Amino acid sequence: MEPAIKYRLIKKEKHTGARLGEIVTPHGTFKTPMFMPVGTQASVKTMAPEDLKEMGAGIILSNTYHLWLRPGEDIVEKAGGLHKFMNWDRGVLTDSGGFQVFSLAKLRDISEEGVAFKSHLNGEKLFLSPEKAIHVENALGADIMMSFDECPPFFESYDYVKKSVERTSRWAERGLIAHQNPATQGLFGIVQGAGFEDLRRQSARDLVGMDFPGYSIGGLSVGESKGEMNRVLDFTTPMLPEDKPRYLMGVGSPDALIDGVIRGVDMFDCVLPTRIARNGTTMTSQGRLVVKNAKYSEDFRPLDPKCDCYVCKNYTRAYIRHLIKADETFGIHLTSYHNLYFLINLMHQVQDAIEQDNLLEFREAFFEEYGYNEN
Ligand SMILES: Nc1nc2c(CCNCC3CCCC3)c3[nH]c(NCCc4ccccc4)nc3cc2c(=O)[nH]1
Repeated sequence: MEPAIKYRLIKKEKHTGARLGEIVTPHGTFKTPMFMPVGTQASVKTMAPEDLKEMGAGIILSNTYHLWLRPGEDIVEKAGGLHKFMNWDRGVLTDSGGFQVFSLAKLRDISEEGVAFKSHLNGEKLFLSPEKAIHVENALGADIMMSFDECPPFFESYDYVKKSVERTSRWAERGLIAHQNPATQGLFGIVQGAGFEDLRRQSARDLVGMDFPGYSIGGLSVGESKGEMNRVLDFTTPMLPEDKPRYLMGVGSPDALIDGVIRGVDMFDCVLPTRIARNGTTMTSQGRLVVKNAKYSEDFRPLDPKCDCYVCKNYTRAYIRHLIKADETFGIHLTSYHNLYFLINLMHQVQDAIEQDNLLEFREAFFEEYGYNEN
């Protein structure tokens, strides 16, 4: 049977682990490395599909946990699935909800069967098992689905993480069996193991043995240092097959994206760009710019003079600052659009650097201008 998701490795960068590739989905083929905007509740906050297309978005994320609770997966299914429901005809990826239960829900109890918890909306007692999560993702109809996993705290004990990894592997197996639409929805396995190389190896070995069409690297961007994340990536990405996509979950900032690509990561997601946009913080080639700041009140330059996005071509810092201060939602639309464009465009520049085998020079120049010191 033709798999729902295929990855084509186009070129390996000469001096790093970076790869230029493309991911083929039922809703289009998209070049990697790529940044994927997050639309937790079936909407990338304040962005219309036309905006997302104009900025070059290919795959956007949504979430099983949120959509199961509200409006309910049956409503989305009756609408014809997420693509129809949100009028988005390119790629959609859904997370499995495990991470959100741990980060959002109150009072939860984890067992072999799954996770019992109370809804963050109304305190209702709920239960999410690998089977339930996979069936919700089947109903939502995303092109790429995540296995149901536990993301253990990065600094948990070796014994706890070992038991968690073994359970996450059993849950992945149960998810594969429960999966109802493998021909149209690709299911990714999620590698766990915190900062322990042997547990990462055990997790990768278990999941690669189940032959998923793609692999996520979970358990990171949960409070560990950038140095720690890079150390884990250094030994984890080589454990994954070269001919499958690698998705680093919950990352992130411009420097983390570049350093992840260098270590062989192809796909990224993070709420950061839209989250910081809501309080007027923007990403520019010269570093972060808090446009709410009084010093921009008569600054009629674009957010980023080097950016060619719709916002930077048509609006000024003074105007955007005014909107944010006046609580005009159009202001958040403008900062969100620019921040998303910044990360999507950064990945396009990284693709070019891989093409030209000068990714390390690109990193050097970008970090210099952005103002990053070596971590
Ligand atoms: N299944 C699963 N998901 C993870 C996620 C969620 C990824 N985004 C999902 C989208 C789908 C809908 C919601 C998000 C993670 N996000 C982060 N860090 C985010 C850190 C962060 C938080 C806020 C601002 C900036 C950074 N680490 C993650 C680890 C895992 C993991 O192991 N397993």
